[in-house]
Formats: sequence, C-alpha cells, structure tokens
Amino acid sequence: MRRKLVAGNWKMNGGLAFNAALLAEIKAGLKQVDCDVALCAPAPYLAQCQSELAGTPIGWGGQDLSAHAAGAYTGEVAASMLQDFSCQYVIVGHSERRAYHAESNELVAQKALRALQTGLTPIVCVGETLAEREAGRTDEVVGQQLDAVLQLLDGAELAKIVVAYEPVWAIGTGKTATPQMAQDVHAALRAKLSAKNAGAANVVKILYGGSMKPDNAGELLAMPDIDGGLIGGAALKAADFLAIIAAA
Ligand SMILES: O=C[C@H](O)COP(=O)(O)O
Repeated sequence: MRRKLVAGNWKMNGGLAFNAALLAEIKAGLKQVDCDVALCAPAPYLAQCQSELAGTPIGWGGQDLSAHAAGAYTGEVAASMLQDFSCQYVIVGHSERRAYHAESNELVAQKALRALQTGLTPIVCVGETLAEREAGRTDEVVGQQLDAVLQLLDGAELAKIVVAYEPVWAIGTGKTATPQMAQDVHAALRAKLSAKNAGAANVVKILYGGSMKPDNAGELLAMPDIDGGLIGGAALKAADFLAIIAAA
C-alpha cells in the first residue's frame, strides 16, 4: 500500500506576506493527516518554508535544480543549496520547464539523478500535449520521458523517485483528465517501471497533476495507480489545498 502524497507547486507565485498568510492558514486547518504533504516553493522562499514548516507534517522543496553540482551557472540552484534549507523534494521536468526552457528528457533525467545523489526526492514530471493526445501518442510520449530516467537510474535509485503525470492540456486550464484516462496512463507508467524493476514499481508514487481541485480530487485519488496529486492553482488557496489533503 503506497502512502499518498499531496504536493503543492506554487510555481512563480507568492510573496513574503502572501506565503505567511497561506502557510498559517494551512497549518491551522491541518487536522489529521493520513498522507504525505509537501509544498514546492520558489527558491527565494525556501528559508521561509523552512522556518514556518519545520516540525509540522508538511515537507517542502524546490521547483527545479541544476544538473551540475556547483560552478559558473548563473541563475541556477544547486541541489546542495536546496539541502541547505532542509528541502526533501524537488520537482524536475515540469512541462513549463520543458516548454519554456527547452529541457530535454536527458537533462531531466540528469537532474533527477543529481537530486537523488544529494538525498532529495525528485518529483519527475511527464505529460503529453493536446496534439500528442489527439494523435494517439500519449503512451509513447510519456514513455520516452520516463525511459530517459530509467536508463540513468539503477533499481535502488528508481525506488526513491516520485513520478507526476501531468497532461499539459489539463494544467491550469480547468480541464481534467477523467479518472479513467489518468489511471490508464498511470498504469502504463507503472508497467514501464516494472519492466525495469518490479520492486521499485510497487513503491514509486505516481501523482496526477492538472486542474486537480477539491471537487475532482476524491475520484482521481480513488484510482488504484493514482498515489497523490501535484497541485498548482489549488495549492494557492488554503481551503482548497486542505480539502485535497482530506480527500487523500
Ligand atoms: O505542478 C502542477 C501542475 O502543473 C498543475 O497545475 P494546476 O493544478 O494549476 O492545473
């Protein structure tokens, strides 16, 4: 039985005052927590997350990291820097990074490896565009995205990753994959993991992301291969985020 993970991705939103209010409301509203919870914040606010969330059931993490350990890479954030702020998680290969920063499957895999080598749990995002889905290429596209990771990691490393299936057409659009559509892709991803290492496939959490909200979280999270959610917009509203945690 995999414990569910509800991870918020604030994307490039927030500010000191906004975050303080949001975190206070989430902490106050968090009752019994039967799942793992995490927030992935913009790098400048990780110190704030650390001071506000240490000692709570909520973990925190970054939204990206460099594949390099250190050096002349202006603007990038090293895994060791995330570690300095006690991050447990880091998102890699979000579709916005793939689309706007031309991140390749191979680079995303290298980032996942770097995270693991630093003791961080990478949340590896995969997902197809609307054109790819309509062309019947969903499994092929997400399969290739996952393959790059499978090629780089050994079985022990693989068991430590989290995968997030995020259909690009469902992100921030209000359109959600139906529970069955999502389940089908999650099952295909788990089969791929299993072909590489059956033990790892059993423990790897596969999250769904893409307009997950309080009103659809319950039925998505009830699917056998959906092990949680990667939440964008709804993570910026305490009541919505708390409702999704409760559904998990
Ligand atoms: O990382 C989160 C996803 O991109 C989902 O965003 P969304 O919940 O706003 O659709």
